[in-house]
Order: sequence, then C-alpha cells, then structure tokens
Amino acid sequence: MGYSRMAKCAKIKIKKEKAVFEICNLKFKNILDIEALTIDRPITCIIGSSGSGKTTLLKHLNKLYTPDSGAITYNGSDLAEIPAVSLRREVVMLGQTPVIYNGDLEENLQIGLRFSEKLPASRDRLLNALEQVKLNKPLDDPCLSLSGGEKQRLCLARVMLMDAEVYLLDEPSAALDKETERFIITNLADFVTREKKALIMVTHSEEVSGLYPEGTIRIENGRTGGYAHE
Ligand SMILES: Nc1ncnc2c1ncn2[C@@H]1O[C@H](COP(=O)(O)OP(=O)(O)OP(=O)(O)O)[C@@H](O)[C@H]1O
Repeated sequence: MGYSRMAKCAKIKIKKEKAVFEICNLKFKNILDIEALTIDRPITCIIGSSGSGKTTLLKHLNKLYTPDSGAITYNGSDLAEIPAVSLRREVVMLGQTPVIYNGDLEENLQIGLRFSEKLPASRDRLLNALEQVKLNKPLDDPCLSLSGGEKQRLCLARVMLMDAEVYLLDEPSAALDKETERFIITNLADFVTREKKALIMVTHSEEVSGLYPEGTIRIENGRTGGYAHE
C-alpha cells in the first residue's frame, strides 16, 4: 500500500487505549470496500442487512480471507505478517454453523484447547463453562442428540474455554430463545469486560445490539462508517 494512503488512514485514526483491529482501504471482491475502520471497544456488534458483508468482514479478522488490497492490523501488527496459527491462538472465531464432533460433552469442550495446543481444562472449568451457557447436561452425555440451540451453546462454551484475547462470534444467539439469548450474551459480555478481552459479534438480533449501542457498527453494501456513537 502506498504511503499516502496509509497516512490518510493514520490521520483519521481515533486514539483509544487499545486499538484491537484497524482496517485501511480494504477491498475484497465486490463485497467489501472499507476506507477506514477501527474496532477497539470491549463489545462490538456488527449489524446490517443479509448479504451486506458482515461474515466476510469477520473472516478477514481471523485470516480466513485475505484482502484483495488494503491492510488490517491487529494491535499494531500487520495481519499479513502474523502466521494464521499464531493469530488464531489469540483471536478465536465461532462460525454460524456449530461444529460438533463424535463423543461426549467433555470431549467436545476440550477439543478447541487441543487444536490450539493448549493444556486441557479441569473438570471444574468445564462445568463452569457449561453453566455460563446455561447447558445443564452431564459431561459424559453424547453430543449428537443435542438440539440446535444446545449445540450452539456447547460451541460457545468451547470458545470461552480458549482463553483468547478476542472472540469473533458469527450470530452466536441465532438458535436461542430471547431469554436464553440475553442470559448468555450478557454473561459473555461480563466475562470479556472482566478479563479485559474483546468480543466482536455479528448479530441480527436487535435485542443484542440494543444492549450495546455504543459498540454497534452498521455495514451496508460492504461499507461502513464505523461505530454508531463516535
Ligand atoms: N468467498 C466468497 N466469494 C464470493 N462471494 C462471496 C464469498 N463470501 C461471501 N460472498 C458473498 O458476499 C456477500 C456477503 O456475504 P456475507 O456472508 O459476508 O454476508 P452477511 O452480511 O454476513 O449476510 P447474512 O446476514 O445473511 O449472514 C453475499 O452476497 C455472499 O454470497
């Protein structure tokens, strides 16, 4: 990227305590065209109509997609220079479709830690994670018979165990009723705030984005003007 384009973005950069992601002149196919975006609040909700590019943006933050042009930095380092495996130890993503493996709840909870070469969690931590997502099932219960919402909650518990710095969640409450949604999202938000981590979630739920008006970013036709309350 030319120096002048970076300088232009630097000028409009908003100084905050900790900039998590900064995006500058990102173009991707005809889907995203983001001139400048800083994502630096503890809780960020990405909203916008279907097909507007929300998931595509989230995938860029996890290096599942690479911009055609432009740059993304994570805490000041160019994402292009960070190996995907290292990034994903700190920045974990939960996609729209819950992925459940053969086996019981315990195996499904531990597998995220195993994939990222972290130590297994104790039984107490596993039970606590299930409590956080309101899933009252024994650890040795098989998973394949869980309902859609239960599978989604199990996957949420799995990522919460990862002790990441940033959680990227794509419609984490899509399969949940309103009461469970509120319980789980506020629990998650309390957890990331308490632990000084960041939560970036794509959501269609006005109940969820309504809880965090200052953290809401609207994206339409692949473009965004940043946080609604700058
Ligand atoms: N790798 C890709 N190649 C080509 N087109 C893609 C690719 N990924 C997504 N798209 C298209 O880009 C557009 C934006 O998709 P995206 O999944 O980011 O939307 P979204 O805002 O998350 O939508 P929804 O709310 O329905 O989940 C869609 O038209 C989609 O078909």
